[in-house]
Parts: sequence; C-alpha cells; structure tokens
Amino acid sequence: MAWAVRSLRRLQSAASSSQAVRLLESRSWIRNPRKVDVCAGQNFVLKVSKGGSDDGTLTLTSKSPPRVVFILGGPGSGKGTQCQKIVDKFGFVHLSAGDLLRAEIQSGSQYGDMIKNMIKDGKIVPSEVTVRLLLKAMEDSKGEKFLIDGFPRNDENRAVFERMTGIIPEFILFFDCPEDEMERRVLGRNQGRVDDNKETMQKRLKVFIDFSVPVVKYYESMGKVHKVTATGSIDDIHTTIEPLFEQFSEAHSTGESQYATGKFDTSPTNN
Ligand SMILES: Nc1ncnc2c1ncn2[C@@H]1O[C@H](COP(=O)(O)OP(=O)(O)OP(=O)(O)O)[C@@H](O)[C@H]1O
Ligand SMILES: O=c1ccn([C@@H]2O[C@H](COP(=O)(O)O)[C@@H](O)[C@H]2O)c(=O)[nH]1
Ligand SMILES: [Mg+2]
Repeated sequence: MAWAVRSLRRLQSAASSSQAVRLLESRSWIRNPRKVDVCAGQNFVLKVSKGGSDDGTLTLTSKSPPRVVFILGGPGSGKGTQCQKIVDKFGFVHLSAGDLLRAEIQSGSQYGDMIKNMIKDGKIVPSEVTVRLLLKAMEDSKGEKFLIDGFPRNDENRAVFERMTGIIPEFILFFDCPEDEMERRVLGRNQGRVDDNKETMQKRLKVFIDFSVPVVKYYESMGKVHKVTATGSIDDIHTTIEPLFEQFSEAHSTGESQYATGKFDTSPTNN
C-alpha cells in the first residue's frame, strides 16, 4: 500500500504525462512503468506493474478530474452553434474535433494531407490522431469541464478515447435534425470548408447514419443521451438545452464526481 501512496504523491506533483513517466521510471521498485494513459490537467490514470508477484493496476486520480459532455448530431445539425452559447453561459471549454483536425492541417503536421483528404471524402480520421489532439487541447486549456463536439464518431473512436483517457462522459447531447434541413444549413454555411458541398455532404450523411448513430444508441442503452429536436430557432434550441446545463452545474457545485478524489485502486488485474 505504501508504494501506491508514494506514487500518488509523486505523480500528483507532475506537470505533464511525460514528467509523470520520468518520475515512475526513477522508482526502481516499479517494474515496467509503461505509460501514463492520460494526463489532462492534473488527472492521471495509469497502469504500472510493481515488481514481485503482486503485479497490479494502480489507478490514480487527482482533485479535478475533467468532466466531459459529448455533443453529437449529423453534419449541420447545429452542434457548434449551440456549444458557443453554452460556453458563454456556463464556462465550458468547447472542443470541436473537426476544428482541431482542420487546425492540424493548417499547422503543417505530417498528418495534414491525410486528414485533409479524409475530410474532403467525409471519412473518419484514425482514432489515435483525433484523441491525441483532443487530449492535448484539454491539457493546454487547463479547463475542467469540456464540451466535446462531433466526437466520438464511431465505436472505435469511443473505445480509444475511453482507453486513452479513462474518462466516461457525464452525458451525451444529441441534436436530431432532418437530413434535408442539415443539407440546407451546410450548403448555406459559407465558411469555405472543403466538405461543405453536395457531394461530400451525401458521404457525411451516410457515415453519420452507418457509424455515428450506433454510438448514440450505445450511450442510449446506458441512459446517458438527451435527445433534442434541432429544428426551430437557435434561441429556442438553446432554451431547451439550457436546463440540462443548469442541473449539471448545480449537481457539480460541490465538486463531487463519479471519479474518486485522490483515491487509488490497487486491485489485481489479469493483464
Ligand atoms: N437552429 C438553426 N436554424 C437555422 N440555422 C442554424 C441553426 N443552428 C445552426 N444553424 C446554421 O447552420 C449552419 C451549421 O451550424 P453548425 O456549424 O453549428 O453545425 P454543426 O453541427 O457544428 O455542423 P458540422 O458537423 O458540419 O460542423 C451554420 O451556418 C449555422 O449558423
Ligand atoms: O472526431 C472526428 C471529427 C471530425 N472528423 C472529420 O472532420 C470532418 C468535419 O467534422 P465536423 O464535426 O463536421 O466539423 C468530418 O466529416 C470527418 O471527416 C473526424 O474524422 N473525426
Ligand atoms: Mg461544427
């Protein structure tokens, strides 16, 4: 037990995941300090093997684990528009996965061409690329509550995010919008996006139905989805969703969370 407590103290003082790994590597009594699975703000969830026969998983979380709400809906359903209003009123950090991917293209990244081609074709970018961008943005923001917009887009996205972060979303907000309305909005958006054209829109709608709707169904089976009709005025939709965030703010004003505060779990695992 003492080794877990020492780890907890040391890791909570680490400023980044790489520093946390270096701290672990300096401890000879920890064998194979593999990797820190997440470091978002000061939240660490990691797996290490302790030398000896009682190898186990050590899970450490610190005081302010990130809280995440996934904002899902088809292309043009109004996710970004509504997120902006929630940010203004409730102080969430808004992370649009699509915006992060577009910024990655602009940055001259090695993945830029691949991402650009996939967006142009309405395809889903490999999960590791998107999740790393999301994690970095979470870390950089120093925020504690996040609206993650347009992600996860398929079941693999969801699983990779959970594996790499250990974060379970608080709830999912799903904007339900008829296809013809989504198409009308996208074609009228006029922001110079390479995917805002009729041909790519058809592909995006198909990808949404084939891959993203099943993710919504998965979370529905867990009772985590709030479905909102996304037609009507921008203000009316905001008025509909506002109580959800008011309740969320009230529920979390005490700082309590499903993630334990400063607790550790050394229960043995089979892997
Ligand atoms: N309720 C609404 N009524 C009419 N137009 C809307 C409404 N909500 C958003 N729009 C407009 O529709 C367009 C698409 O909205 P937005 O960018 O918020 O959608 P999105 O879900 O983020 O789309 P994408 O997935 O393509 O990023 C924008 O031009 C926006 O101003
Ligand atoms: O998690 C994601 C998010 C987005 N993409 C790709 O980007 C475009 C545009 O996304 P928007 O949310 O509409 O801004 C999307 O069609 C995908 O090609 C992704 O791969 N993964
Ligand atoms: Mg958007």
